[in-house]
Amino acid sequence: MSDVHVTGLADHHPAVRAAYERVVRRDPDQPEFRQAVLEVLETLSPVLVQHPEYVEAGILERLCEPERQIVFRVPWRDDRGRVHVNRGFRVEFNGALGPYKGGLRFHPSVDLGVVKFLGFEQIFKNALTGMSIGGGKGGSDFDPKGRSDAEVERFCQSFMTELFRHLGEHTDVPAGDIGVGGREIGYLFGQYRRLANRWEAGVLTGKGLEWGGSRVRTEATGYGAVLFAQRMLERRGRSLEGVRVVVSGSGNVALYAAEKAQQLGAVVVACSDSGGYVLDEKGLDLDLLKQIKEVERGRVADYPARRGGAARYVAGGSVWEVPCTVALPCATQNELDAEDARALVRNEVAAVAEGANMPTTPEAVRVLREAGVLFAPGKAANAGGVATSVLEMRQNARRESWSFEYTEAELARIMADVHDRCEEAAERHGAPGDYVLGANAAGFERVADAMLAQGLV
Ligand SMILES: NC(=O)c1ccc[n+]([C@@H]2O[C@H](COP(=O)([O-])OP(=O)(O)OC[C@H]3O[C@@H](n4cnc5c(N)ncnc54)[C@H](O)[C@@H]3O)[C@@H](O)[C@H]2O)c1
Repeated sequence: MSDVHVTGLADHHPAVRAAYERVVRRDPDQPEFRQAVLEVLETLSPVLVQHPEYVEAGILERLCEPERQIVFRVPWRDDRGRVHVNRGFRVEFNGALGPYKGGLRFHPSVDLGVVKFLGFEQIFKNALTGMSIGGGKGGSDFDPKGRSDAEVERFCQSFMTELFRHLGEHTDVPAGDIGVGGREIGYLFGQYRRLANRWEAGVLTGKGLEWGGSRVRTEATGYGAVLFAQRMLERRGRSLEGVRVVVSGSGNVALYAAEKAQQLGAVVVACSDSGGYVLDEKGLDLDLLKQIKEVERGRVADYPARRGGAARYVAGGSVWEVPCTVALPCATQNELDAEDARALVRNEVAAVAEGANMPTTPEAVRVLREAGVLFAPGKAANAGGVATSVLEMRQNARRESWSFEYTEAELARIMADVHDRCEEAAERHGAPGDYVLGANAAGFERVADAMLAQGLV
C-alpha cells in the first residue's frame, strides 16, 4: 500500500511528501497509523500553499509525532488463579487545544500502531468540535469477550494502577471505545479514585448517571453520526424519511445510530457483528437487539429466532451486500473495502457516514467518491461522542446534571457546527462537497494555529 501512496504523493506539497516519508521510515510496522496519516496529509497541500508559516514551523513533522507514548505491563489473575500479562497503551498525541481526550479500546488487535492511528484521528476530530480538547487514545490487547465480571474488574484495576499517574482532569481524560463501556469505566473510575484519593469526576467520561455521567453520552456517537448524515442530505433537498439504512456492528455506536435513524423515519434493515449480519426487512427491533447485546452480551445470530417473522442471519456475509440508501459503518477500521463499496454503488447508495473510526478503506473511499456518493469521514461524523464527553466534563466542573432534552439539543447544535465547518473549509479550498478535505483542513488549521501561537514545544 505505502509504495502506491508515496508515488501518488508526487504532485503534492514537498512538506507533505517529506512528512509522510518520515512516518513510513520511522514506523514501518504501523500500517493503520500510516494509513490515517496519509489520508490527512494528501488533502493538506492547498492549506500549506496558503500558509507557508506552517511549513516553516515544522507543524506537519510535529503533528505526526506524539507528545508522549506510554506502554506498560498489565498483570492480572483469571478466575482459576492463572496469571495473564497484557500490554497497556496511552498515546498523548497533541495537547495544543486542551487536555488529551480520547477513548480506551480493549481488543486483541490493539497495538501501538492502532492506538497511534486512533490518537492521530482524534486530534482533528476534537479540533472540529470547536471545544478545548487535545487528542489522545489508549487501550490494551486484553480481550473482554468471554471474561467474567470479576476478571474484567481485576483487569481494569491493574490497568488503572499504572495509568492513573498520567491522568487528570486538566491533563488527560480517557473515555470508552471498543470493549470499554459503562461497566469498564466504572471499574476504572473506582480504582482511580482510590489511588488518587480524590473525587475528580472530570478525569474519565462515560460515567454512570448517578456518579457524574451525562445523559446522552451513551447515545451520542451514533446519534451524532445520523444527525451529520441528515444534514448532508438536507443540504441537497433530501431527508431520512422512509429511507433504507444499513448499519454495521451492533455495539454502542451502531445501536444508537440505528435508534436515531429510526426516530427520523428511516427503516434500518440490517446490522452485524464479527460473525455475520442480520437482515430484517420490517426494520430492526431495537429493544430486542439491545436486550441481546447490552444486557446479555450475546451475538446478533440470536436475533432471528427471538424476533420471528422473516428476519434472518447470514453467517460470514458482508452486511454491505444489503441494498440501502444510507450506509453507516459503525464497527471497526477497514471493515468496508472496495468490493463492498462497489456493491453499495450498484445498489444506488446515496450517502455513507462513518460512525466508526476509519472503517472505509482508501480504495473504497475512492470508489464511493468517483460514483458521486456523499461521504462523511469518521473524524467529522462520529465527533458527537467526544463532544458529549466535554458536555459531561462541563457538568462535572459546575456540579450540574442536565436533562436529556437539553443535552441532546446541545449535541444537535454541535453536529450542525461540525458539518458546517467541514462544508465551509471544503469550499474555501476549492473543493465544495468534499467532506474529507473539509474535515482535515478545518481540524488541521485550528490545531496548527494553536501550535504556532504556543511556540516550539
Ligand atoms: N464509543 C464511542 O463513543 C465512539 C466514539 C467515536 C468513535 N467510535 C468508534 O466506533 C467504532 C465502534 O465502537 P463502539 O464503542 O461501538 O464499540 P463496541 O465494542 O460497543 O462495538 C463494536 C462492535 O463492532 C463489532 N465488530 C467488531 N469487528 C467487526 C467486524 N470485523 N465486522 C463487523 N462487526 C464487527 C462488534 O461485534 C461490536 O458489535 C470504533 O471504530 C470506535 O473507535 C466510538
